[in-house]
Amino acid sequence: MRVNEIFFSIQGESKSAGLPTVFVRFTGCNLRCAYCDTTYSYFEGETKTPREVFAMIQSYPGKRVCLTGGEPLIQPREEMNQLLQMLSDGQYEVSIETDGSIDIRKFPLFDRQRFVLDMKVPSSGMSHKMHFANLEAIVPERDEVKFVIGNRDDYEWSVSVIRQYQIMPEQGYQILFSPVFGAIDLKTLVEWLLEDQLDIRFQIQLHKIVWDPNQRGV
Ligand SMILES: C[S@@+](CC[C@H](N)C(=O)[O-])C[C@H]1O[C@@H](n2cnc3c(N)ncnc32)[C@H](O)[C@@H]1O
Ligand SMILES: Nc1nc2[nH]cc(C(=O)O)c2c(=O)[nH]1
Ligand code: SF4
Ligand SMILES: [Mg+2]
Repeated sequence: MRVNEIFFSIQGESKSAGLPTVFVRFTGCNLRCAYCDTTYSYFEGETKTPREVFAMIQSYPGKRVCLTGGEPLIQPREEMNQLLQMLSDGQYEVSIETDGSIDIRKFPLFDRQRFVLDMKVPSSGMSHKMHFANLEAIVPERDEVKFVIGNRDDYEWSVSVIRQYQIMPEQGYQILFSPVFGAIDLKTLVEWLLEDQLDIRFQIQLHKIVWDPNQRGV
């Protein structure tokens, strides 16, 4: 597997936001979102075995891990599944940030493991790459579906995807709407959600408020 960075921080996104977490950022991505804040992970990194990655995770405090990138699910599948097995054996709680283009059914999860599935909206330029069948594979209560929104068009696209695939919060699906950092007035996005009476979690990237938004490793 190729690893760009491993660090200990607070989870800045998702429903675990605010909790201490070890991050493993894998190298390489199959998409090129217009707004991507992690372009440095596309090529830079070192090759490591799943056991080496696991040992590094163990050297940090806590039992919470976020696998991200780049795109974590383009790492060799066998190795990723080995790492997930080791994390499960070690009683870690794991979230996997994935970009919506990879078939998540190829990665059977263990207990305490979940996907945060980012469905790429039109302004990312990557909507056409989405594997919509993932929306039938996600497990309500366990997984989260995230839409990172830059404008009204993105918002309407996201709401229509939720309705079309029946992943309504009322059915136990956990939906997150987050702003593209700096691209949209936060109040505007919140007001759209309230006007439409959607039971969706509004979420901002906490680490970009705590630290310099361009700082790596936080
Ligand atoms: C860097 S990506 C890595 C994982 C995976 N490739 C993905 O896109 O989900 C992690 C998360 O950061 C979000 N992200 C990247 N750039 C962002 C930005 N400028 N503003 C808000 N969120 C951003 C992505 O949408 C994604 O949900
Ligand atoms: N603190 C912090 N929380 C995060 N949650 C998801 C991240 C990511 O880049 O995937 C991230 C990140 O880069 N930093
Ligand atoms: S999929 Fe994730 S890592 Fe890849 S370009 Fe998009 S935001 Fe960046
Ligand atoms: Mg990030």
